[in-house]
Amino acid sequence: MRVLAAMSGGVDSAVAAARAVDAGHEVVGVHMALNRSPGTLRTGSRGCCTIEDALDARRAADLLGIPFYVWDLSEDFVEDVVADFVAEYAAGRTPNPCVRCNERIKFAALLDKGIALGFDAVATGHYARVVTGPDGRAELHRAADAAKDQSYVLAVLDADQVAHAMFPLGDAPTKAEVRAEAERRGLPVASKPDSHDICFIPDGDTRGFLADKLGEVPGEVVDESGEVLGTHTGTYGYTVGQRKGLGISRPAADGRPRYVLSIEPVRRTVTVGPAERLSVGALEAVEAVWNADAPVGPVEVHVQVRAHGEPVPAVAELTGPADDPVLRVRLRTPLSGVAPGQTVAVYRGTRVLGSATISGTTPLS
Ligand SMILES: Nc1ncnc2c1ncn2[C@@H]1O[C@H](COP(=O)(O)OP(=O)(O)OP(=O)(O)O)[C@@H](O)[C@H]1O
Repeated sequence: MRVLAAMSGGVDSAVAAARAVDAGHEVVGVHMALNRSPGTLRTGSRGCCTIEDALDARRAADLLGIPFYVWDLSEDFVEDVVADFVAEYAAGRTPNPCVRCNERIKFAALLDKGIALGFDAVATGHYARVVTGPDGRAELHRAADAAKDQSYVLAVLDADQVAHAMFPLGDAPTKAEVRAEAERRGLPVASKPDSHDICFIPDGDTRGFLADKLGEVPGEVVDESGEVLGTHTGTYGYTVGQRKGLGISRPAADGRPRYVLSIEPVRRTVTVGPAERLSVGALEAVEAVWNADAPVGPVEVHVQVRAHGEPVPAVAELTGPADDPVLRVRLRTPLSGVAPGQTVAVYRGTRVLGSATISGTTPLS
């Protein structure tokens, strides 16, 4: 197969590219410049897509003896990932930019370009597995290493995208093993630290990043009875379930901590309440994408609502018009702090069936 290896300059994608070469594929490495204004180069050692990252990726490709290119996809990234992130927060929701990036950039813009150039697959350093099912179709499964499993951020891929995806690290027993392999292979990125933050906010200050884009939009922090407990400078600084930095100027009468329960950007209101009000028994989600057959009738599944969250048993059912269905999920185990905008990934065993974007929740109490 002709494989386009997406090389971030990190250790995972370097080992993934190496394994694709070992498997006998014809591999070409590509580093995507994602996070800069076209025509400029950003330096620095943290975050993503600095000139150092591109050079690290190039050094790894050189060592593997594969051709290497840098493709500037920063316009797509800014439009499809960064602008979406800002718009979602402005609308009172909590987006996951890594999910968007996989959907729109790595397995859309990059894959499309690759297919146009005659490639068969995009290989990344994600920890997930593509398995050929009994019907011959490509199935997306969790990684062997549960601690590193990234199937959640890939649950947004459709059947065609999964069929063109390759995850050479999916069977790796642990990340430590992958690092040791990088060392053995003499890959220059073997000791590079893992990335943790949102790549386009390397200092981790999401609120500051959003304030820069959206400016001050002051409003009130209220309790469920509507009593004003404090003020804020933008609802985008809040996420359902958040406890710290609420902007409450006086403690609740019962002295217990308060959490964000809901966000209403039009009224500029953040509503807070006690922990038990965060428990969710059911949720609705829209814009469902299935790489397996879409569920017919109520089906027993497991769902996961955050990248490293626990999967919980649930009954899922698609309802409403066929061209714009709503996925209704009844949770058999309640979840806490589920925010609109988060992705709900739907699993059967280790297999990812699909995902949808949470649009509403039903509290238990
Ligand atoms: N700028 C980029 N150019 C090319 N591929 C990228 C880029 N950023 C991420 N990727 C691909 O997406 C995968 C997952 O990205 P993520 O940001 O989660 O990296 P990671 O798990 O830290 O992996 P790595 O160690 O390879 O950076 C990477 O392994 C790589 O294949």
